[in-house]
This record gives sequence, structure tokens and C-alpha cells, in this order.
Amino acid sequence: MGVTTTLVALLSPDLSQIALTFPVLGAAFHQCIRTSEIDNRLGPLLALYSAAILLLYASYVFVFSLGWLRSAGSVILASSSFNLGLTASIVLYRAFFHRLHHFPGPWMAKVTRLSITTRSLERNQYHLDLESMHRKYGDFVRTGPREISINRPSAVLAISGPQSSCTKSTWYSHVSDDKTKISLNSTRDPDVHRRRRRAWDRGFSMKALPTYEPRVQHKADVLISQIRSRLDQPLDVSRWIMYLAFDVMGLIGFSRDFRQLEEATEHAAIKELHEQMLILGILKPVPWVLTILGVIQGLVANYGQFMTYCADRVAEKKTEWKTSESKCPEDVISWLLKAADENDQSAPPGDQALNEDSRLLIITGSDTSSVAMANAFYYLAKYPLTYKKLQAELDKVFSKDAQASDFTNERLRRLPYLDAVITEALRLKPAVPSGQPRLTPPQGLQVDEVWIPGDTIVIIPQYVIQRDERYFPSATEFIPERWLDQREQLLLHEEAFFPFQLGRYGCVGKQFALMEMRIVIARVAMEFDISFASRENSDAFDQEAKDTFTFTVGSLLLNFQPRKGF
Ligand code: HEM
Repeated sequence: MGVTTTLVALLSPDLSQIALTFPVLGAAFHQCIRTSEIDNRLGPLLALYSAAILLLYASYVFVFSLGWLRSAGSVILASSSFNLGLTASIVLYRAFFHRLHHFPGPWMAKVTRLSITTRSLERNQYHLDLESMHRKYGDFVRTGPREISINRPSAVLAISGPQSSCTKSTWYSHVSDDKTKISLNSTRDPDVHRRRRRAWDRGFSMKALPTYEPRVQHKADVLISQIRSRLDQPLDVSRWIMYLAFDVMGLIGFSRDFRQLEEATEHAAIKELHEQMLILGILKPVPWVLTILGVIQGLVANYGQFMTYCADRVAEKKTEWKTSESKCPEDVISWLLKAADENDQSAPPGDQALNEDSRLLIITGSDTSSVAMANAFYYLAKYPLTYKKLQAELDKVFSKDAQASDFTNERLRRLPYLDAVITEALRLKPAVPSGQPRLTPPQGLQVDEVWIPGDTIVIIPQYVIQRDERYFPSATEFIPERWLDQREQLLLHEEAFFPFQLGRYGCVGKQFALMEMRIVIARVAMEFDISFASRENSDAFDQEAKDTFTFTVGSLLLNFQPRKGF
């Protein structure tokens, strides 16, 4: 039998032949694509599928001489059979034959992460879902067809340490795989990332940081005067700190001010950004859906006004840089422009990459530190003795009439209790709670007694590991002394604390974030006593934070009083 005859026999519109051929084709198709990373190729694959359907329809009409209607019916049957074969092959393979099949985990998660997305739609608290999965299944949980969540301290260095050969997972490709169009954070190629990171490191170096400090001090000053003028009412700390964090990032990012603190209102571009972050949080488990939606204008990764705002500011900075005589960078974007001007390899590789970097800076620099500060204030209000102890430490260094400019990072970073308060708040409520997905190298990865096969997505959820009683006794208590004189009893695995991530992909803004938090918390603690305005509100703040990649917290109503006897 020739090839054509075989093909004609296989594609015969005979119902029993369709029911036989197409499920097999579906299963065969799955076997062909199984080992490839198709997340970013869904568009071409869908186009191929549609073309195949049209071709099949044409062959039924013209080769097999069926009527138009009967051809349509046969095509529907054929594609349904194909889909059935494909789905059955995926489900059976993932559940019983996959290289991760022996890892425990929820049955549905082994087959698809869509189940996690459905749960996120209900409550969007994936950090808590991960916590209960670890409680139920142990330290190594299969949380997706090819994903393992790990709750072991030794995994931190193995996956994120400087020597680790793990790379960023497909999640980081949801904007694009084109290196010239993506931000530093989305760059998965380790060499390209290392090159680009150099320009960012210069923007946050010991030379650059002091130039940003007065802008933080100024904004902390505005915050204090806004609080002073509203002492008769509870204040939503989450909102006011968010104003501050974005204002600060506008200033250190582009030397432009969102002026949210002064105007006591959320900037339109930022409001829109926050609405989009909710979608991103829900779809985080299924990056391929993000990729598809990303193609549809206005849905995901298209923050309209926010994108325009950042692109406009970058364009202004470019013009300023061209005419600048000193060529001395005064903000982070200028450091990136300087690299481009000098044809340095660390420069963002194109205009789109620079625009993406500007958005990365504002988003990662603001939501993280604003949530971290709001959480710190939550704990300080909940533990009044700790707050008093912090105030006592500050009183030893600063006088009652100290000026905003006296609160320098140089002085503040020498206050151990202040840093312990910040560290303990970041332990209990890490700003990025559910881990950052990495890919194991082809040869696999050994974590303690467990071998994880190559090409597996691994995460270490900070929220889970940093609250584990085995690593941090009295884990759910807020005890800053854990980082000071009670290390021996309460800090059994310090390496399990990594809210800023580690290694080459770790947070570039860590030192800046610590400076900002020190200044803001110290200024408020010097000026005011604080207390919860309502028990229901503080409980809701604690329990209802959403996991939108970073935490999104609800309102935190606090009463502020000028300090008694001060
Ligand atoms: C409490 C505050 C902060 C926390 C907890 C935090 C945490 C993190 C974490 C966990 C990552 C790794 C993300 C990943 O692997 O995908 C990261 C990356 C990053 N952070 Fe932060 N961050 C904070 C503040 C800041 C600030 C203030 C800035 C900028 C001023 C900043 C800029 C960045 C950038 C640019 C990256 C990407 C680095 C890269 O991909 O090489 N972060 N941060």
C-alpha cells in the first residue's frame, strides 16, 4: 500500500475510522511536544491546529466528496476525538508516568495547575494553600505537573545560592522570550541577565544610595506632617505607606514625583496598575494563560496609563541625559541611560527593554516595601512593649527636636533593635510570599535525601518556610529578640530566612529598601504612639492579605497620638 493510499484510509470520514485514528493522533501529538517548552508557542500551535482543521474539512469536501454539512460534522467529530486523545494522554502521563509521579501532592495539581487558579479565584491566598499542602504532604510537594514546592532550609542555597545552576522558569517568559523586549527580571538567559544586572548594581551602589537618601527623608517628613494634621481620626496606614513608597520610587527612578502623599490620593496610573496586579496574582500558576491574554490588548501586562506614564518619564529622561553636561546619574534610569550612552554591555538592549525596566523598578520597588512597612506597623501596634523598646532605642540616639535630615541611614543602621523589628516582620510576612519559580539543571538537583529530576520547576515558599516551627521556634510569634540575644533558642536555621531572595537573581534594591524602612519606621516611632483603631480591621488585615505575587494587603486602621511625656 502506498503512502497516499494509507493516508486516505486513515483520514477516511467513516465514523469508526475517525474514532480510531484521531485519538491516536492526539496522543501521538502529546508525545511529540511533551518535552518542549510550549508556553510561548501557543499562538503558532493554535494556528497550526486551525490550519489542520481547515485542511481536513477541504479534504472531506473535495477528496471524499462529502456534502458541506456532513464534512463539518465529521470535522467536529475528528477534532473532538483528537482533543480526547490528547487530554487522555496528558492526564495519564502526568498522573502515572511523569518523572515526578512519586512525589506526593493533590491529585489535580499533578494533572493541571488550573485547579490552583480556580482556588485563587475564590480567595487568592496561595501562600496559605501552600502552607496547608505542606502540612498534609510533607516537605516536598508536587504542586503542578512539573513543579515541586520545597520546605527545607538546605534547598535555599541549592536553588538560589551563588553556586546554584538553577535558572529562571517559564513563568518569567510570560511577557516575551525576546531578550530585547523584556526587563532585567524577565531575562532568563543567565549570561544576558548577569550583563544587564551590572548597570542595575551601579544604580544601587554605595555611591548611588546616599544620593537617594534625602528624597526618602523628604517623603518621610511629608508623611509625618500628614499624620500630624489628621490626629483626630484613624488613618489607613496601608494606603498612606503605599503613597509614600510609590512617591519615593518615582523620585529615585526618574526624579519625578507622583505626589500621592501631598495630594492624599492615589495616582490614576498606579490605581490601574493595582487592578492589573490582581489578575496577575490569580493567573500566576498558569503562565501560559498569561501569555495568551498578554497578546490581547488591554488585558494582562498592558497597564495602559501606567505604561504610558513610565514611557513618558523615560523619554523625558533621555532628552535630559542628552543635554546633561555633567553626565552624572541622579536616578536609577539615568544609570541605565549612562550604560547605553557608553555602549556598555550592561545597558538594556533596546527601547522596549528600557521601558520594561522602568516599570519593573516602580512595581518591584514600591509594592514590596510598602507592604513590608505596613506589616511592620501591624506588628508594632499588636506588640506595644516591643514598640516601647524600639522608641527607647531611638531616644538614645535622637533628640526630641531632631530634623528629618538627622535620620540618616548611617546612624539608623547601627540600631540593632530597629533592624531586628524589620527582619522579624519580613520573616512573618515576606513581601513576596510564595517563592520564585526556578528550573533545575538537566542533571537534576539533590536536596538532602531527595533527588529532584532535571527540568523541574522548584519553589521554596518564603511564607511557609519562614514560619516553620522546626527552623524558627515560636514561629508565629513576633519576637525581634530572635535576631539579637535569643538567637540560640529561637533561630535554628537562619538560612531559611530569605525574603529578598539570594544569589544572582536576588533583590537589587535590598539595601535601598532597608534604608527606606529604617527611615520611615524610625520617624513614625519617634513622633507617635500607635494603637489599633478596630479589632475587626486589624484581624482582617492579618488574615485577608492576597497573594498577588507580592502581598496585597487591606486597610490597616491605626490611631496615632503624639508621644506622651516626650
Ligand atoms: C521589603 C522590600 C523588598 C522585598 C521583600 C523584595 C524582594 C525581592 C525578591 C524576592 C526578588 C526576587 C524576585 C524574583 O526572583 O523574581 C526581588 C527582585 C528585585 N527587586 Fe526587590 N524587594 C524589595 C524591595 C525592592 C526595592 C525597594 C527595589 C528597588 C528600589 C527592588 C528592586 C528589585 C529588582 C529590580 C528585582 C529584580 C532583580 C533581578 O531580576 O535581577 N526591590 N526583590
